[in-house]
Formats: sequence, C-alpha cells, structure tokens
Amino acid sequence: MSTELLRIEQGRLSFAGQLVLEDIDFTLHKGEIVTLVGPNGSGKTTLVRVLLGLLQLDTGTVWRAPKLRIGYMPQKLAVHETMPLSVWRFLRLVPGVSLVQIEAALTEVGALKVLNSPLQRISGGELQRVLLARALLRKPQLLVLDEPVQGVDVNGQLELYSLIGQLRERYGCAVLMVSHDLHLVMRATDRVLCLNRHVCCSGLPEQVSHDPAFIELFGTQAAQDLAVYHHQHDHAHDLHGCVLTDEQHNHGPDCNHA
Ligand SMILES: Nc1ncnc2c1ncn2[C@@H]1O[C@H](COP(=O)(O)OP(=O)(O)OP(=O)(O)O)[C@@H](O)[C@H]1O
Repeated sequence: MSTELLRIEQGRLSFAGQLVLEDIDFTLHKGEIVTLVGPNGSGKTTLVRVLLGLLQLDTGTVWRAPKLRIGYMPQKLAVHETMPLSVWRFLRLVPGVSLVQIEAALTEVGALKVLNSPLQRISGGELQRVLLARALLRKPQLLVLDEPVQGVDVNGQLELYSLIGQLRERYGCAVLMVSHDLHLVMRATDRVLCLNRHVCCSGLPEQVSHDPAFIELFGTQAAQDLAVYHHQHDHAHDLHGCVLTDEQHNHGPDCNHA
C-alpha cells in the first residue's frame, strides 16, 4: 500500500509574469513531519496553497491521496473587529462538530479557558492554539501549518512544537509546516525542504545544515542552529528523510546522489 499523501511534480507558477515556483518536485508521506524553510517571498505559502488545491499551477501536476482529510492552519486570520464571534462559535463553523468535540480539541491544545472569549480579544499565542484546535476538529490525516508559532513567546513556541509532535504520535497524521524558527523547529521535524522559488536542498535537518545552498541562503549561524539538534527516532530514514521500512534505499525525486 502506498504511503504517499501528496505529490507535486515539475510545479511551476507565476504571478503577473513573475516566476514564484519552478521545477518543484516533492512527495509527502504518511506520518512524517516536513518543514518548509526559505527567505521571505521564497514561495512557501504559495507552495502550501498549491498543495491544498487553493491555487492552480501554470504547469506541472499535484496529486493528493483520494479523500485526504486536511487540517489547515493559515498564516493569517482576517476577522473584523466588530464581528461578534466567540471562540466556540468560530469553531462551530467546522461542519458537523459538537460542543463536546470543541471542548476536547481546545483541551488538547491547552486553550479551553478561551472557549467563551471573543476571538478578536484572545492573545496571539491563544489564537494559534485555537487555529490548531480547528485544524484538529477535521480529524486530519494531514496537518498543514503555516508559521504555527508566529506571535508566540519562546516558551510558548517550544510548547507548541512539542504539542505538534505529540499530535502526530496520537493521530498518526503527517505534518507539513512553514517556519522561520530554524533553531526550534528542527527538533520537531523529520525532513526539511529549503525553498527559494525552486527546491534548493532537502533532507534531514543535519544534512541540510551542511548544504552549500542552505548556508548561502541563511548563513552559517542558521546552519549551526539547524545542526545542533539531534532528535531520537525509533525508525530509520533514507537519504531523502523518508521512513525506511526495509534495508533498501529507494531513489526519490529529490535524489542528487549516485
Ligand atoms: N496572489 C498573489 N498575487 C501576486 N503575487 C503574489 C500573490 N501571492 C504571493 N505573491 C508573491 O509571490 C511571492 C511568494 O510569496 P509567498 O507568500 O509564497 O512567500 P513566502 O515564502 O511564504 O514568504 P514569507 O516568508 O514572507 O511568508 C512573493 O513575491 C509574493 O509577493
């Protein structure tokens, strides 16, 4: 049985004649955590929106596993200041959810106390947790998180990344996230995809940290941050970061070795 959830091949996209994505090849597998990194404007959010089917490629193909359930946590949420919307009313907008499920999801992300608060009045960190709860209410096979810890203080960031790892273990879902926090996020990721319009490099955090393309983009300090963390696995990866089910190494689209 295939473990593939998402695949993009030879993805290319322009906005008003400006090339934003080119030659994008990437496959996401069940249960893995992949982090997209890259400078501002390098196409990370655009790639996420393409993978979610919210934007169409100019050329290339996107494939999603049939009936794939995706929980998406966007980078921004635009709610008008004057709109009377409590957290629980906001979460009730997810089709078919009950109050009990909403309470359970908020408990899971540590934000039950804001259940009845106005959405516009909760703190940045609380809002991130509420958005994560909303993504979980979809019972996702894939969580897509666009800068999940923005506006969250450092302790809160550590907690959120750790929570994301726990959610993967508990639900067996894959996680695709965009992040600028190389220092923190690398503890929580299996594979890094470094994007700058095209895929500059990809692989395990340790491998990417030594890649000249990564060092050129982010500098040596970022490379050290990335290399610092070694997380524990109960499984092995191949050179692309894919989980190995046997001793065989299978060449993939990101392969740049013999
Ligand atoms: N709908 C759009 N119309 C025109 N240009 C767009 C549109 N969406 C994104 N862009 C441009 O595409 C480029 C990539 O944007 P994108 O938001 O994907 O970058 P990003 O890597 O997510 O950046 P950041 O790290 O700052 O969030 C940018 O130059 C942006 O201005």
